[in-house]
Amino acid sequence: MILLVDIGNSRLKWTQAEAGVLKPTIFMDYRQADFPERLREFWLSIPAPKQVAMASVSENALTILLVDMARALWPGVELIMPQSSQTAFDVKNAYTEPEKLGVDRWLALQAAHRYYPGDTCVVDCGTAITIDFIESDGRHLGGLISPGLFLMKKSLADNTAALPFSEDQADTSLAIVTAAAINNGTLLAAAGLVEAALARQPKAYQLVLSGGDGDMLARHLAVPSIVDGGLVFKGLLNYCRNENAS
Ligand SMILES: Nc1ncnc2c1ncn2[C@@H]1O[C@H](COP(=O)(O)OP(=O)(O)O)[C@@H](O)[C@H]1O
Ligand SMILES: CC(C)(COP(=O)(O)O)[C@@H](O)C(=O)NCCC(=O)O
Ligand SMILES: [K+]
Repeated sequence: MILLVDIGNSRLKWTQAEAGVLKPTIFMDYRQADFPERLREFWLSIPAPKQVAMASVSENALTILLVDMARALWPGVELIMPQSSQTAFDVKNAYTEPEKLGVDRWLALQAAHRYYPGDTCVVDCGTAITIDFIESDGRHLGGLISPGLFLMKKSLADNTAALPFSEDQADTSLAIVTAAAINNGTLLAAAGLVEAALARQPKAYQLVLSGGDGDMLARHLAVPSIVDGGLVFKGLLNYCRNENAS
């Protein structure tokens, strides 16, 4: 078994890979006081992994906590922590400083190139919305970063006197009450961003969505998309030896 860990700016996601097949993802809020305790209990209940592969765009302290926990639970376990680089698995990073591209974006691009071959636009709708374009030959063209839906709504609530934070259902219609106006406006901002990014390219790209708001965004886009919440995990698996071994 290989333990795969994706540490975003909002949540920790982890899963187990057996013979290359991913189990359901466990999502955890790492800001909860009892998070280390709960994670340790979870990890005590699973078979000892041969390898632990981690991707983190969050604080170092959290990564260190997880590395220490894995080492304490499974002494001698092999830890794999990929970093963004110029090229990997036939994907060429477009960034002028390749190591500065978020490793979650880098791994998602590698997974997209492998599992969704062709000209592809990869959108991760998490804390931030990231949009990356990759050509069928593995050439990354670059990307875009915007606040995610939660951050858009939070910044309105935090910086205005009259606007509340609301988590009601959103759609892209015109609203007649404040909460819906915020929910729908921010959802349309995200949908419009993705649609505009695609429309401004000189040719068509297939769209692959991931992240906590990926499903919701997919339902409100005017263009077809594939939702795959496991892109970072699939990218991590590339870096693991004996990917197919149990
Ligand atoms: N149960 C949930 N808990 C937290 N965020 C959620 C949940 N369901 C949907 N979301 C949305 O998903 C976003 C986080 O997505 P995620 O992919 O986990 O982010 P990150 O990779 O940045 O940690 C939040 O900003 C929020 O809008
Ligand atoms: C853009 C991000 C904050 C997205 O993180 P996430 O929303 O997945 O938590 C992360 O990929 C990151 O820190 N990137 C480094 C800067 C860059 O990619 O240009
Ligand atoms: K993201």
